[in-house]
Amino acid sequence: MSNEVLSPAEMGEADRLAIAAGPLDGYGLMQRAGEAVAGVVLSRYPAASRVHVLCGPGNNGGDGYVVARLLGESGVDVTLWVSGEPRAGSDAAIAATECSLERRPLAAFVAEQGSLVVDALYGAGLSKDLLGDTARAVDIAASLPVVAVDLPSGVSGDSGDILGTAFRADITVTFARKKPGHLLLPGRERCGEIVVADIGIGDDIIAQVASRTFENKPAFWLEELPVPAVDAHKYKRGHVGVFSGGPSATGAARLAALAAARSGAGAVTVLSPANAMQVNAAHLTSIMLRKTGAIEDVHEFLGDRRSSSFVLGPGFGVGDKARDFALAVLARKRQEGGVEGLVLDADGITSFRNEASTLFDAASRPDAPALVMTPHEGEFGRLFPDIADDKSLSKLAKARAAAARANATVIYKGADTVIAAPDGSAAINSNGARWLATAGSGDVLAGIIAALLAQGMRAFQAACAAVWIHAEAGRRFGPGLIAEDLPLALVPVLRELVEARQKAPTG
Ligand SMILES: NC(=O)C1=CN([C@@H]2O[C@H](COP(=O)(O)OP(=O)(O)OC[C@H]3O[C@@H](n4cnc5c(N)ncnc54)[C@H](OP(=O)(O)O)[C@@H]3O)[C@@H](O)[C@H]2O)[C@@H](O)CC1
Ligand SMILES: Nc1ncnc2c1ncn2[C@@H]1O[C@H](COP(=O)(O)OP(=O)(O)O)[C@@H](O)[C@H]1O
Ligand SMILES: [K+]
Repeated sequence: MSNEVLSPAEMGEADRLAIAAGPLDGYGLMQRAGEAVAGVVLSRYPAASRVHVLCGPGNNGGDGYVVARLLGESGVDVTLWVSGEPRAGSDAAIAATECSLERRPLAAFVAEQGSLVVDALYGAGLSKDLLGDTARAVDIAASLPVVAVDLPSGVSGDSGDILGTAFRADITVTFARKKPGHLLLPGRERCGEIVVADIGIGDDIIAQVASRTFENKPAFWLEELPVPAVDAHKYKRGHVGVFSGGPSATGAARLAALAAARSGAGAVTVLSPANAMQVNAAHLTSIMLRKTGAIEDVHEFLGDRRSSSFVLGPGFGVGDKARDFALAVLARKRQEGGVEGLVLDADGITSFRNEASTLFDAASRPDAPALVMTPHEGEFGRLFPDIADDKSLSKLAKARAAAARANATVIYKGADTVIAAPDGSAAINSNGARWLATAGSGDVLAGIIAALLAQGMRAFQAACAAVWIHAEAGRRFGPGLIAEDLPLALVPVLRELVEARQKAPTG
């Protein structure tokens, strides 16, 4: 699988393992890295009048010296600007020695229109804010095309944060695998197109590093995507229960219910308080409706053993009732009650802001249904205030910490949604689109997750699949999207996935 994402430390480990395994040594890897970048420059910018290569003091700069040398050998007009001497004996020092081009100090850097900048100042080793000459170079390069080596300098490979300032690249050439900083915001925005170059670090080496972070792509969960069996009947395809809010807040539950139905749940029931029955009934056709105003009604419905997953939160209202209902679902035994999972969203999450440990304890019972929570930034801060406030943690690390604490799958939503499982696995989503920032969009996501859970997908895989499918539907629909459009927009995405699933070899 090539969708592993390596932290800079894991990448360093991969480098060490690859060097130990041979045949390439550190300088050999650097040579391959430089070749990859030079290849991109030559193929993408054949008309550039001049290439300015900016080299830092570490191995990122080392890659830059290789690029400068190779471009010079190819007849390109290259100017080399350096910000510090490589450490004696380092691979970068060898690369600098091999490059005979004149070195100019970065402090004097100037560049003319029509030229191209190769940013090889800092990569994985970025350790402090960009200041002085480097920050000035960022400003000068702002009006020119930039090819970044490994990462745009200033972008943290771990978190995607910007340290001081950062280059805005048109193309970023990274090596072996992407790093979190290529996928998390704001770093992702600074990378431009990302090219992942093979520099001779094999899949076996990556497997040894055993990263627990992935880019969320269909290959990661396609095998588990439910396709109805020939002898399917509606309850075999899973039954989703969606708790509705009161008479003036029923739309969110219906959006989730419709999305669940479109996502393959065989049956969906909206569980409505008595005073909202009429408004719900007026808007539901294939989706069933059942009066569920008090906790006794929830127990009775659970006792029917029909429902395999639930959505609680969209439009529901904050308070005791949300807590009681959620805890009643989580108290079911997974096997006996047939309840696979609970998707807790919006008001469902907020309701536990002062009683988070009650929720986490309920989710931690060994035979409890899976808990999937879908907080946006505000909801995340209510349930995990200390984690949210910890400035040393990236969004990825925050989602991971939250999932471990809650014993839940946590979908930390946003333009760079992170999905984390209690076992430490995490995925970063990258196919989202700004069109999804519309009221009710999250309700649809909750419905998709519940449908996939109801059809037997494991929680982390269901969460990853739902996030990708939701994002893809929004991306393809584009301008004008409102949440009502999303359930139908899922159809072509699901069709392609089911076709891909049926073509994929089983086993
Ligand atoms: N064989 C391999 O390992 C391979 C590695 N590869 C390449 O190596 C790169 C990683 O190299 P690296 O570890 O040397 O780190 P790098 O990003 O060059 O920076 C470290 C230097 O910069 C300095 N510094 C940092 N931030 C600064 C700032 N804001 N302002 C000023 N100074 C700052 C920092 O100083 P210090 O923190 O020590 O004070 C240190 O001197 C990786 O991105 C890839 O391109 C490829 O060739 C494939 C094979
Ligand atoms: N700029 C964006 N790019 C990509 N996805 C986005 C963006 N903004 C929001 N989203 C996605 O849209 C959904 C919004 O959910 P949420 O904030 O709960 O909205 P609501 O409560 O109105 O339904 C989430 O899945 C989120 O990841
Ligand atoms: K760089």
